[in-house]
Amino acid sequence: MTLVAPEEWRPQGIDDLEPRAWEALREVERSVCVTAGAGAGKTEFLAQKGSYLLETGLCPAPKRILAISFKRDAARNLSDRIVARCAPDQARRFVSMTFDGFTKHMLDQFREAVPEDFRPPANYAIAMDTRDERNDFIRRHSFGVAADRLGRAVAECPLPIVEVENERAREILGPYWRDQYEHFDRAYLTFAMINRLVDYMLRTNPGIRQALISTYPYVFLDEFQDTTTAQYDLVRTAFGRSDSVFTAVGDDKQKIMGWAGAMDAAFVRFTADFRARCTALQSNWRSHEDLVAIQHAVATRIDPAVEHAIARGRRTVDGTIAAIWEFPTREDEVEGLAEWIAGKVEGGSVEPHDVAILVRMLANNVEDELAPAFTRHGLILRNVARNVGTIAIQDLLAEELTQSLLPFLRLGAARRNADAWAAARSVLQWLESPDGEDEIAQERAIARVEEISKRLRVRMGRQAPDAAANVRGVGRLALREIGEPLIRRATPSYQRDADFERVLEGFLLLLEESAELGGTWNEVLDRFEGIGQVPLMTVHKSKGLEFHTVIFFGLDSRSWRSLQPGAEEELKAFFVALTRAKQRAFFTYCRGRGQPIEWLEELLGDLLPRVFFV
Ligand SMILES: Nc1ncnc2c1ncn2[C@@H]1O[C@H](COP(=O)(O)OP(=O)(O)OP(=O)(O)O)[C@@H](O)[C@H]1O
Repeated sequence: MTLVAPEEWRPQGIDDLEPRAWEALREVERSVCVTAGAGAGKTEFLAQKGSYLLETGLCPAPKRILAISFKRDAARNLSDRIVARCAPDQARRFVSMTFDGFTKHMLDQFREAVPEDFRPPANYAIAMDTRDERNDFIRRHSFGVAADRLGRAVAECPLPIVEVENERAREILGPYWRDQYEHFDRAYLTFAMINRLVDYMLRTNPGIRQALISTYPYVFLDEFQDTTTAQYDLVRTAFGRSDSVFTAVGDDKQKIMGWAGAMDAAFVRFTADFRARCTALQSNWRSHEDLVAIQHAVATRIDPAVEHAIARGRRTVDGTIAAIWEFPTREDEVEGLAEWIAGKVEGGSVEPHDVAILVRMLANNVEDELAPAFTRHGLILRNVARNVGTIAIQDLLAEELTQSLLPFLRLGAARRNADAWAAARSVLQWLESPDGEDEIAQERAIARVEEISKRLRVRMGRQAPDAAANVRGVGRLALREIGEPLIRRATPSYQRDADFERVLEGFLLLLEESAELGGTWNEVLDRFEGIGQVPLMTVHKSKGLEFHTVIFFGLDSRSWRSLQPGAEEELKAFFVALTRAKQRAFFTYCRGRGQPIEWLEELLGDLLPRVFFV
């Protein structure tokens, strides 16, 4: 593989980087902390820095880059960009995982090295850390402690429990860990527990820690503002006082996970602990200048010292680009919203999937309220927060299984589909990990794509997607042809049957559901992916995404109960919603739902006018 000289390396897929981003990219000796506002291209920056390190050989084979994100789709998105830009043998050395995926992978790989007192059995299962489950434990043991407090203590107290200083915490945490291991039909671990187990394992096995450091001389941390104290402890245990160079990116103004334990002053601590150099990016590549002006007004309220971002997005729409839409009644609000979107879609100015409906909470209730009006106007609303089986649609779409099967199903539906072909080939190359320079392996992957898609085409050509069993059958056929063991071997989170079955069942259920309206296979797959549908999601789920038009449903004192003048995290949630928009951001309001949030309207004044729908 030919390497590029560092001074000759150029970014790919974008024209250029801003000067500060160039400096942070070329910093390879020392950790850097890149703070930047919304749309500043933080994810893009990480993708470019990954390509730079791999293509110049600054991260030489067999060394790897570990990129840790918070959400599966963010992790996937980052690795897709690297796969598209780097040679396969380089892209394979870019390991992009979620924090939970990384810790679970470490535990599964080194479970035997966890000291015996806390070593979980091999058949442990993942348990979601719910308040109900913690309350059940508290009741059974008659402990007088709040569920949230217990959750925080589990996450924050290092193992072994006998060494925890606080006596009360020791008294409760000992039984809690035993309960999780022994009370149920099998051992159940939450991700917070896995985090602590891996931390314990690394502290007691310096050899494993050393191997980790030497495998990953470069570590990227995306959305660093959301790192929890427990995760940060683990990062320090694993890589503290080592030569690994960190690149942490994030935006403190988008810190909306405080309730989930995101630590305070994350960037300040990181800069001190890792002697990092700090830089702040200035551009906003997503939004045009009129939207950036509104975003700046909110940003200033969060951080009075914030720099005004330089808007790099181009405005492509006329008329009002941001407003509060006031409706007389809730029915008018629902109807007006559906009618407006239908009008814009019919006019051809925007695709349904590029208009997002955001809500503060309770997306399922809003779906019930909106869906009938949307149907009447010929629109399909897709609530991506809804579960299929036990997995949310948005999470399912980002799963490796989905990403592996979909391109093949697309090729089964229609032979000519260049994007699906490229994706299918990259899936197989990734699964089989053939060396990028091995032409025979490359040809084998090409031949296999041809073979698998031909078999799927025969089956899908014979059977229209109408009966449930038939749709499931095609999904299972794709899995069999690509190879279930291959997909599971390549995906750490699928090692346990229950984890894999949960995703597979969600996949088959959504496929079945997408076939309910009939049509061609391609139409079914479009529905599966949400193409041609208006997405509905909570602000928290919209983080990291972007849409042509964003409509926030319900800006009032009840929907945003906690949006008080001093409530920083709620204002940040509002900021996240506002900054997802590339061209337009609207907020609906009606008196039937609650009162106006006056201080916010005063803050934004003419920038966010009220428009009355009668
Ligand atoms: N240097 C660049 N030149 C042109 N476009 C860019 C550049 N960097 C990023 N973009 C584009 O700008 C948009 C925002 O980038 P990205 O999603 O990486 O930003 P971000 O900082 O992660 O945003 P946020 O924190 O708001 O989620 C994307 O559409 C991306 O493709």
